[in-house]
Amino acid sequence: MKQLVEGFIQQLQHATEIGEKATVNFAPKKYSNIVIAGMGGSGIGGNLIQAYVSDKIEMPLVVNKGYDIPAFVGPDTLFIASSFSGNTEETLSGIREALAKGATLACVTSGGEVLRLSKENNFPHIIIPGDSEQPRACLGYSVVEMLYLLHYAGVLNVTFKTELAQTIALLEEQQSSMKVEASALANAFKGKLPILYAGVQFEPIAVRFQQQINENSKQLSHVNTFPEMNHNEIVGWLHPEPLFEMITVLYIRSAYDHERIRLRMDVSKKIFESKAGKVLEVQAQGSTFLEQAFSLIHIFDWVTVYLAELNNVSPNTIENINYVKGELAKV
Ligand SMILES: O=P(O)(O)OC[C@H]1O[C@H](O)[C@H](O)[C@@H](O)[C@@H]1O
Repeated sequence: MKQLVEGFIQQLQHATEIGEKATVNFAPKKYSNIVIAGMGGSGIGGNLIQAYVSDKIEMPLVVNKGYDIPAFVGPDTLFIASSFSGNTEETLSGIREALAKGATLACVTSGGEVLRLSKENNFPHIIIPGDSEQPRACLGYSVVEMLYLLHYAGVLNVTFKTELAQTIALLEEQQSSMKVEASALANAFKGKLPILYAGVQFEPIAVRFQQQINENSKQLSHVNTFPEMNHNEIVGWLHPEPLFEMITVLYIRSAYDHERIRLRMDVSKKIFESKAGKVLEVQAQGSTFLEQAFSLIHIFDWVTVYLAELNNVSPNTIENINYVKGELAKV
């Protein structure tokens, strides 16, 4: 996993090359809505795309993380499936339902049943390398190829390409400072319950961090967003008292946060400081959304690899997921 995190910049470069070279042909069409289907490390890519395009495209985009797809899916839907392995049962179920409803499909995958269905039903695919066997370490591939698919489908303009190039340059610049910051955060999370708070637009980045803490570091973590948490969770900061000392709160801040969100975060911080063991902050670097998102994702990936070392666990294994999949396969 460490090598895969180390290779993240190369992954973004390679993903861009794959996207540029892909031969993807969509029949010209005006879509009414977009659905992205995917689970886990692939599904979170859908949430990132959703946050990224929210001020860029005018139709609704929904991320589907289950077996059934929304009733609105039909011939005017662009349905993008993202599955690293191509064999995730929820994503496959969504593809079959979308095919039955006459949607326009496309997919990002390294192979498996998703690729087979794409060939059989003649819908576009972009193939990503499957040799790492670690879906969550391939987020760069899935996000970049989905951006290209949206572009080839005529719903996203080319500015994402400039932003990707800027992102790669920023990550190169930050390579060593990032590891120092990540190591300090890992130490602050060791033996603690990390509670991650972000502005709503950066929810996917906070959730991705939580998922990586879970899968790589084998540790629990919790996420919430501003302003929503100001309307419920903040009241819960009274019990259970013995837990508070074990909590490290991390504020994930971005220049994209609405000014009222910034104010809410400042005001609320006093409450957490009076209760939690520690309250820390990270500030997203870079000017564009993709720069900010990917530089945070990259530093957080490093945190989870370092935290795995501190927890004395392998970041590669996912025993509990394999157990559940094994039991499901018997039925
Ligand atoms: O990208 P996929 O192959 O569809 O996998 C989606 C998810 O499936 C499994 O649960 C894996 O263990 C996760 O790490 C992965 O993110």
